[in-house]
Amino acid sequence: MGKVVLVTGANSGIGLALCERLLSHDAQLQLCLGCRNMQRAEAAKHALLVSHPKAQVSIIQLDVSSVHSVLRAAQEIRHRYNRLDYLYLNAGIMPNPHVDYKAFYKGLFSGRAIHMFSTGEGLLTQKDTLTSDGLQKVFATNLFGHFLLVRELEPLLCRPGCSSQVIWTSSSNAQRSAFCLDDIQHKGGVEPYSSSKYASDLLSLALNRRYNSQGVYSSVICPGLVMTNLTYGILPSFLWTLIMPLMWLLRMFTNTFTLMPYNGAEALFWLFMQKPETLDPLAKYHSLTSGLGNNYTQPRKVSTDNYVILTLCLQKISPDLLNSSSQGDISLLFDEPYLICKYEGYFYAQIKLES
Ligand SMILES: NC(=O)C1=CN([C@@H]2O[C@H](COP(=O)(O)OP(=O)(O)OC[C@H]3O[C@@H](n4cnc5c(N)ncnc54)[C@H](OP(=O)(O)O)[C@@H]3O)[C@@H](O)[C@H]2O)C=CC1
Ligand SMILES: CC(C)CCC[C@@H](C)[C@H]1CC[C@H]2C3=C(CC[C@]12C)[C@@]1(C)CCC(=O)[C@@H](C)[C@@H]1CC3
Repeated sequence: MGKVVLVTGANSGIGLALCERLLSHDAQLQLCLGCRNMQRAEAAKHALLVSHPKAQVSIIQLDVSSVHSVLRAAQEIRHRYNRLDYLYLNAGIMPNPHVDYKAFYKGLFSGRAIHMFSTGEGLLTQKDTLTSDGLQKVFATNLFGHFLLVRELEPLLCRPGCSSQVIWTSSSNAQRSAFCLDDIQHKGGVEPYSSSKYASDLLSLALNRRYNSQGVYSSVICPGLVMTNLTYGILPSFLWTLIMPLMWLLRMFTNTFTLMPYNGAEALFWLFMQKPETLDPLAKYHSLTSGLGNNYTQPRKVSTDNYVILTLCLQKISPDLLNSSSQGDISLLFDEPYLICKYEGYFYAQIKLES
């Protein structure tokens, strides 16, 4: 049986480009596309089969923002496969983005222009909404649903004598300053995207602590700035067309302008070919494209605070361990040195504070 790979958000952008690259590399793969929209999923499957007619591609309906959908999809995956070698947690959203033009012009002449272009730091805000579970949508999509998926697929990921990889599509937009322990869903802020990506970096560290001994290795990547549905939502398309020559020029100064989904998927693909035991759990793997168009992957240290390292250890506990909880409310209980966040009295997060 070939390796089993599940990719969330596989029907477009970086996820779809990754699937193309994986199938070109290994024709024996059992590739499962985790998508919320079946029509878009079928179109993606069709496109993949046109270029790889013999490939084994299946679809699983999965809306990572919905607890019910994740639980149902995980059950179906456990039924279909007896192993999972790679779990790509790639689906992500940045809803209603707004560019702070004032910050942009200030940044242009600040000496930190390249940093601003490669991280988008301080330039973007978003308006978040609620899911039907009552969670903040960005948190539920980019982080929580994926965490539930990892937990629910544990029996396929943790197999004695075998190793598996969990790979998060994070971002260099992940900012420590956007993440707040008192508000891990980022209910009260305007940078839920940045907060959720920072939390995924922390969560990946915690997953390594918890699962490495069972052969599961978690990594985070940044695909660079890639032109996809997500980025086309930030500026009107005529504006992107106008500034495109500038973006190609900027590649001479920052290799983070990968621009094409194929290039953006570089680090995801590179990780596929690595021995997971050799990976650095403290690294974020960046897809980079040089001015001459060469793709490569570079590890960079995850930006953790110098004096406080926050570690998210998300665990599943039995409902009776936690008493009252209201639906949709991820409430935080402070229990030194842990913050415990619970959801429906069942899933909770321990956030350990280390100095
Ligand atoms: N583009 C960029 O410059 C960067 C992107 N990223 C990250 O890369 C990842 C992929 O994004 P990208 O390819 O750019 O953008 P796309 O919008 O093209 O792809 C996002 C994918 O996620 C899927 N998705 C969104 N919400 C859900 C959900 N609730 N359940 C299941 N699938 C969902 C989308 O499905 P649907 O088609 O149905 O909407 C789509 O397939 C994201 O995590 C993003 O944050 C990180 C850094 C930079
Ligand atoms: C209108 C102006 C002339 C140009 C505005 C440019 C900005 C919209 C972009 C500059 C850097 C970009 C960027 C991102 C979005 C668009 C910019 C802010 C991201 C935040 C997109 C998502 C990610 O995850 C990051 C890696 C990107 C970093 C750079």
